[in-house]
Amino acid sequence: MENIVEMKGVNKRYKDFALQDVSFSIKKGYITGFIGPNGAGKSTTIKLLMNLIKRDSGDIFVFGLDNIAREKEIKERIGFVYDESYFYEELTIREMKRIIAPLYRRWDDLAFQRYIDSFELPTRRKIKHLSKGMKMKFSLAVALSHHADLIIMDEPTSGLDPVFRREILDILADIIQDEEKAVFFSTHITTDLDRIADYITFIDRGRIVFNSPKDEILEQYGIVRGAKELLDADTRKEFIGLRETAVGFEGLTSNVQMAEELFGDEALIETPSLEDIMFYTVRGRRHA
Ligand SMILES: Nc1ncnc2c1ncn2[C@@H]1O[C@H](COP(=O)(O)OP(=O)(O)OP(=O)(O)O)[C@@H](O)[C@H]1O
Repeated sequence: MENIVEMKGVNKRYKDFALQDVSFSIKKGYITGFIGPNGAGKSTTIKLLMNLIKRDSGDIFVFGLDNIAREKEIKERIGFVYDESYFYEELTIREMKRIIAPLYRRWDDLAFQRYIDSFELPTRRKIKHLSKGMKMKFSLAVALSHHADLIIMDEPTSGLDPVFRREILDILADIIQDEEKAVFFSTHITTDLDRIADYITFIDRGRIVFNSPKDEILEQYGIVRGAKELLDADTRKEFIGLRETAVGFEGLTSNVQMAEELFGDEALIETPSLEDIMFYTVRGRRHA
């Protein structure tokens, strides 16, 4: 399977925060979701990938090319969509397009027109008068109209209503249909990833927790519920994170087979959601 992006041992230190030894890949033909709690380092990682900030050490390859030495040619092939709009607010969609189009060698005006029509965007409206969802769709239309091979998005669905969010997710799922492109996006809305992501990259406190196929993660991890009596010094060690109530407990394990052997029929073991995995992992690390 081809890696479109490879980050290897990347470090970046700020005064009160450090990305440490960050390594992960983004696979061609798949959607990779990037999750982690507030301040975990998602935006910093994306900025490093886009060479918007300087890394202290490590390597980043995009399309097999060094992301600093070959920045210009790499960026031609990336559609970058992020929260803060980089458009001129006073211009209309049509005027803005005239400025953006010449910046890309592979700009396709027909494709742009198609996306504008299918996203139902008002081309004569000023950017500042577009809703958040419309701006997001416009950014996506731009990214798709220069035939980007990699779409990178920082929280594209935050602040969007469920209808818009679904539409955006459908568009993303469409993008990877031809198996030549890849989508990488950060989000706090893990249910979006339950729905469409193939791979999950999870970061916490500047370190990658995992970068794996979603199905594999959901097979390995389990939510265990049972009576308090089942917990002792040994069984506790099996849990990444635990929540105890007056009568029982709920915990996350990354080894569901082991939990089945350990507890048998005495506990209820279920497949976790990504939110469960994130919640208990972060909680477990905070309490460690
Ligand atoms: N330029 C900077 N100088 C100093 N610290 C910074 C700078 N940029 C980010 N940070 C810090 O780095 C940490 C990670 O920030 P980052 O924006 O990457 O997190 P995030 O995972 O995207 O968070 P969120 O989900 O809240 O958007 C935070 O503690 C933030 O304050």
